[in-house]
Amino acid sequence: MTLLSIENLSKRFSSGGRDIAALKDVSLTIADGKTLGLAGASGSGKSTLARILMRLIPPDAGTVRFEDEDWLTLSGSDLRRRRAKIQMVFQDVLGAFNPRATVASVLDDPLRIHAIVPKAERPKEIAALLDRVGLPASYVARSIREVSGGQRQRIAIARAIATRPSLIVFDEAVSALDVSIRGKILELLVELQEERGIAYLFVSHDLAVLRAVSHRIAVMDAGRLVESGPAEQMIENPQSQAARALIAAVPRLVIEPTRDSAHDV
Ligand SMILES: Nc1ncnc2c1ncn2[C@@H]1O[C@H](COP(=O)(O)OP(=O)(O)OP(=O)(O)O)[C@@H](O)[C@H]1O
Repeated sequence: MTLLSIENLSKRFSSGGRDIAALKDVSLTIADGKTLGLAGASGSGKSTLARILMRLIPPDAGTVRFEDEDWLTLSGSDLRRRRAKIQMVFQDVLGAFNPRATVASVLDDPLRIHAIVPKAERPKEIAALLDRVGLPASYVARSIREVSGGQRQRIAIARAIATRPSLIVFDEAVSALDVSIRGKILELLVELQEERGIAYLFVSHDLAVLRAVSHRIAVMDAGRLVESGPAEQMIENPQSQAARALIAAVPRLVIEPTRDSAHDV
């Protein structure tokens, strides 16, 4: 079943007297419980697409259907009610959260705002969320700046799953992490998806990362979607120059196992 369907999305920016077409007529779909990897060089329009989906900026043209609703025209209480269903994890978690906030308050906010569980049950829910992302319950008292980059990313994941979303958008969410920590976080994300049926839009310039998590991969180049298909097929038989350039940037890509072969999905 299609969870999200983007049609003919376009967005221009003007900056310093220049007119930039950040997105040109982009269409794509994401299936329930599956991962679409969105690849592309810096400036190709990936973050613009993610920001439009999160309703942070409006597009100039195009439509987004999410869970059979016209997502971009939802407003007021309808939008507030539905917002919980799409969550986002950024690269820069420290920038996204107040660094002095405690882990408890970072996780309590979404539970309270979206009334996920009754107030009396929130501490138990927070402990369960921390446990699910591999952190001890004692972390509730720490501030965001006191925890390591990998732990912070686990907290961001706990916060994202707190509202029981059907889609999580990851924007370069593991790019800043060391390779070994990155691998563990990607494993956690694959597990969470299989357990909870959450769909992912995984934005990255790194095809090795996308290969580990994606069922399908779409490639952007200068605002256009130039290629999309099953992850394995895209990597073994790229059709576009943009895809070939991304593959050439990851020398070990062709011999590493894919999600499809490793998890049989
Ligand atoms: N607020 C803005 N004002 C002006 N130009 C912008 C703005 N946001 C994005 N752009 C431009 O739009 C184009 C697409 O940017 P976008 O950030 O979507 O690309 P990206 O693929 O996510 O790149 P990166 O991987 O570097 O984040 C770029 O040329 C960028 O400079």
